[in-house]
Amino acid sequence: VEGFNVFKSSKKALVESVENQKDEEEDKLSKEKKKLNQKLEADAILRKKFNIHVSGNNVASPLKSFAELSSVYGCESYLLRNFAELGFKEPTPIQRQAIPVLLSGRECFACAPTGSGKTLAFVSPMLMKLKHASSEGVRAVILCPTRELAAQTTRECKKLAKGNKFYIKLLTKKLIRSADLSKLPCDILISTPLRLSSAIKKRKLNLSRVEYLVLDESDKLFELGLLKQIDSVVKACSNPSIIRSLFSATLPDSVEELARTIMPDAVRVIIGRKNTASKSINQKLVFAGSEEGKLLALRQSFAEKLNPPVLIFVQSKERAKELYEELKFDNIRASVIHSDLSETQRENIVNDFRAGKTWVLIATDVIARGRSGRAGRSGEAITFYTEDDVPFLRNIANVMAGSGCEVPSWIMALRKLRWKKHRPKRESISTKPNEAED
Ligand SMILES: Nc1ncnc2c1ncn2[C@@H]1O[C@H](COP(=O)(O)OP(=O)(O)OP(=O)(O)O)[C@@H](O)[C@H]1O
Repeated sequence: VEGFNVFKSSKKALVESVENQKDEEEDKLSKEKKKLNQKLEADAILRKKFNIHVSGNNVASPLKSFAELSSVYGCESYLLRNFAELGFKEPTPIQRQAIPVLLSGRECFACAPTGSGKTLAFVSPMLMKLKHASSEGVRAVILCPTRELAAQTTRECKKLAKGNKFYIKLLTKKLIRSADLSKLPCDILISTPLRLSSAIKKRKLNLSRVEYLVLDESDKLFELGLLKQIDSVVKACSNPSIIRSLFSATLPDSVEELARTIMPDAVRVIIGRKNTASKSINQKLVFAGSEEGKLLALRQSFAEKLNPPVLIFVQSKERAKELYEELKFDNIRASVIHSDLSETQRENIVNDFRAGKTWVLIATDVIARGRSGRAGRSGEAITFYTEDDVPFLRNIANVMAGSGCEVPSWIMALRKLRWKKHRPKRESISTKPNEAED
């Protein structure tokens, strides 16, 4: 009987201890669930505050401050020191979300207005993950649509990496010709797709250890018809654990669909709306009777108020040259940049514009990308249009509306056209008699 009693009491004790264990587990589970819900709620509040929209599962929490890079992610002191030296007190919205996503090892489509700090958003996690310089070959690649932007991104990268001896290289024609790239110490390589794909073709580069691939201004990259070159770079970066990301001011559906074929699980991070101009721009539409009327209206607006720096985007390099010929004697310190100029000439023109030696820079849209004075940061954007341009106004209406600009309803009612396919043939801007007619 004692045995049974003992057995019974031990059985009872066993049952009780199993029940207690179950209660404890349930208690632990509900505490964890409560903690997770609190975290999700805090994330949602922070994202709402900074107009951050994410899609994808298990998205990392947005940064509350730069200090979290150290307290949560263990970043080295040189990085926060550089932020402080550069006067960066708080992360911008895109940095708050894209940095944790990339640090968590996820691929990312990041879309934020121009001037919103995307460069720091992709360079910081790269530096944190690479940790220090190594002689193991290229471990990160940044692709930019133009040589100017590649040069500018290289400068930014070096500023952020100061204090840590990373080998950060801009791929120039000279470097491809001169160095045996396979022996060149290089942790982070910055290039245009054309340059990098030609170096790959010449078997001068081994990208099999690349851990990070960033496509900056990806909307432009895909628009420039560089798909073949981009594809060769993506294929050469064969490291299975590579983390790829797209950064740009707009994320057209066509680009996202294409990118998803190689990055199916990428997290999408959008600041504001998908294709939004920066809120800090006042946008205006001005009707001009003809191409010459545009020139008159432009001169008129300069006569009323010339507030340098001024960027003028035109459709082609021919129009850029024509407009420059018209404005160069107008005492407005005009200059022009186009792809017929050498890299040095273009760099000098940009530096003069940034230094305020020239006030008005005429550029085609492709070349102008990468100008830190780009329309995305300017105070006012004026679009001059004629009857022939009316069908295309719908394409910019969304961006204007997104930046808070009043867009007439008749424009919103227009059908959207695919700009590239229908690029309008324009009359010459020039008011000079055509040599052929002389
Ligand atoms: N956290 C920050 N706080 C303040 N300024 C910042 C911060 N991050 C970057 N900047 C500054 O903001 C400016 C724009 O940064 P950046 O060029 O990276 O913008 P972007 O979004 O890449 O623009 P774009 O689309 O034109 O390339 C730069 O002068 C940069 O130094």
